Amino acid sequence: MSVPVTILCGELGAGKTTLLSELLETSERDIAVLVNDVGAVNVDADLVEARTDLTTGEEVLALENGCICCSLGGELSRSVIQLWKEHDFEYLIVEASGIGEPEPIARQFVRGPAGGPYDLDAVITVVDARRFYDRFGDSAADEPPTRQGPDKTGSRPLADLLLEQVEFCDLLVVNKCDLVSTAERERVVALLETLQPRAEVVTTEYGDVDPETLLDSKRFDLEAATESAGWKQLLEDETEHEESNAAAHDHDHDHDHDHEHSHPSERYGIAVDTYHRQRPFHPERFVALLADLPDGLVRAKGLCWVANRERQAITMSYAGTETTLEVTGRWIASLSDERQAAFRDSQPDLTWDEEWGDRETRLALIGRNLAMDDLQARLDHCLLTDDELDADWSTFENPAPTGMGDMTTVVSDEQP
Ligand SMILES: Nc1nc2c(ncn2[C@@H]2O[C@H](COP(=O)(O)OP(=O)(O)OP(=O)(O)O)[C@@H](O)[C@H]2O)c(=O)[nH]1
Repeated sequence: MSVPVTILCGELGAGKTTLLSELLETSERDIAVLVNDVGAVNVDADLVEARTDLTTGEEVLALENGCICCSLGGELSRSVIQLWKEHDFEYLIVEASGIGEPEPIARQFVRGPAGGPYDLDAVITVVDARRFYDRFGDSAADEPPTRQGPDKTGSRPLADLLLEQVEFCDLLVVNKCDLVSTAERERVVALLETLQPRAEVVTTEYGDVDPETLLDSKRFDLEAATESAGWKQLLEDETEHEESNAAAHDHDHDHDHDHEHSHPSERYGIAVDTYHRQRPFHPERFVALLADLPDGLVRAKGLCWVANRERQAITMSYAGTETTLEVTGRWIASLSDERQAAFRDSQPDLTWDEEWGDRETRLALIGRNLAMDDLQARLDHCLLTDDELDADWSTFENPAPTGMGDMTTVVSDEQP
């Protein structure tokens, strides 16, 4: 029988080790733990070990000097298979480093060799209620949100990773609730439910959660987890809405402000919207806007079309204070006629413009106390004007990335 696995994520210091220690103390099961810290000194492994009764058969295995989600992918599989062969235990918990992306780790247990002996039960993300509120929860706060620098492994902003951990999980544990008021806690929960509508949310202090809530929940579903992010749901709703109205309306997508959205009700000032245009952004104006996004914006993500990047489909991802623009694919319209035809045959619902093909900007916007109309108008101001459409786009100053996987990071100016 395969061994159930829980992956524990959360930003540095959110309380993963505290939760794990609590769990090891209270659970009746024989639990093996795989701890991954980036850096040579594996403090967490020592801490967990010190609080774990090894005579019960619980094992703590540490992966060091790397991050299991990327460089140590193969090592993770090898380690957990070796652990399974050499030890007898009922349950495995993987504590990902604070800068680990959960999806690649989860995939190792679903599609990788570790999927044989193991069965992924759930991905749990621990959130520091205080820090989350300060960063995303109160756009009217006197203090500007803490600025996050690039992480140690590359140029990925930490806030972006934090939200990815929130967006790809089955259970959210909101920890450190002793450090927030009831009203603040409620806002954090409401925001998390918007960012990740599928996950269950529990609130706690010092990781004090019933082991039965955490273990053997059978919550994990790769497809659902991959599709469940609030921003993805928003874009899907938008596309479905457009399709269902396609016959009834002759949409002018360039200036389509007025259609209704079936979005969750606004709670605690949380606002969600989508932005869809089939006209390219002027690169300089767009990047200038990214450096000056409104304080209340929490999350913006989707594809965008930037002038003079006619092949590159660019994913924009904003979280907290930084935006990344990354080339994540090619527009179908930039492929050979033959390949275009093949793609279009396989995707009959694809929005297609006679002149520009599938090139478009389609963004999900999630914010608090945010004037969405104002943000939409500011985005519109970044679109090429009619004169610019006719101009030579290669003359524009263009900081947008060019090669597949290339990334440009723009830091929002701090609000006064
Ligand atoms: N006030 C308060 N402090 C907490 C709570 N939970 C954990 N802490 C403290 O927060 C600090 C970080 O907790 P850890 O459990 O080490 O966090 P972590 O997520 O494992 O941290 P990394 O290993 O650095 O990623 C420790 O000093 C804990 O004692 C809580 O609910 N309230």
